[in-house]
Amino acid sequence: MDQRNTMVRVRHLNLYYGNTQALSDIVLDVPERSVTALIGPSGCGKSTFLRTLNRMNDLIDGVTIEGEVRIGGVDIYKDDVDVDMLRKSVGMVFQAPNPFPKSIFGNIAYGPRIHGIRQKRELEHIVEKSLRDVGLWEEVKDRLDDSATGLSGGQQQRLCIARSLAVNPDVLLMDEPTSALDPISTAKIEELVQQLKEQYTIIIVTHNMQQAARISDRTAFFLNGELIEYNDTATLFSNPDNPRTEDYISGRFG
Ligand SMILES: Nc1ncnc2c1ncn2[C@@H]1O[C@H](COP(=O)(O)OP(=O)(O)OP(=O)(O)O)[C@@H](O)[C@H]1O
Repeated sequence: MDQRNTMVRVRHLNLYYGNTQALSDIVLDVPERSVTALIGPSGCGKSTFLRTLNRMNDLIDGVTIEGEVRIGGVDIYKDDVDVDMLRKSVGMVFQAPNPFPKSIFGNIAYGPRIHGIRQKRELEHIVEKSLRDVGLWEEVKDRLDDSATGLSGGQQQRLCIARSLAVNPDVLLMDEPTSALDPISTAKIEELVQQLKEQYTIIIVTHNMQQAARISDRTAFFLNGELIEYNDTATLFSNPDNPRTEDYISGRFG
């Protein structure tokens, strides 16, 4: 691997929905300040895996998880882990933009307020910085009190990214963040991901192999709940080790 520290370290991770195993013996290390793409056919476990990284699967009844996940060195499945703090350090952005039915300001200030920031000036500073980080400040600075739901889909998705950034995470999980967006909005998010990796560790599920090839440093190929191949993106797409990876990226299935 490269010289950077490992931000996410997964060892022998198994996940079951009831009796059905959805992830089998996943082992992977994600370096800090990089973009990792998760690819594979529908139902192979990409979203399930992503959700194990901030314990979103805890919310689903009947889920059993074995193995170890460390984020920034912390074993996130230990009993004494504060799940709210974990989700602060591991933010998540979903397929369809999901702004709260609040103002633009209120959306971004929501997380910092929950974590105890009350001073208006500090909140204003965080809101401006977060919106600047996603390239939205100039577009919305004169209407911060307007409802976030009045923004375009692409703007809403950048707002949701800004909302995650406002609580200063280490890791940003993105589950097909552009699948509901038009090509121009998609290009903006892809550009943004490239900028954000200077500060954050980004893990992104995508159905779009061109997108994975464009924006990720490393790619993980999943099939039937197994991690088949995990390599730097250029190698995985040009010279895969595993014949099943080759079949998938050359469009033979999926
Ligand atoms: N809440 C759940 N309860 C039971 N089974 C589930 C649940 N969520 C996912 N599964 C199953 O786990 C497997 C992996 O699903 P997952 O959504 O992680 O795949 P995916 O690769 O993200 O798929 P897609 O690309 O279609 O989003 C599938 O067989 C799915 O049906």
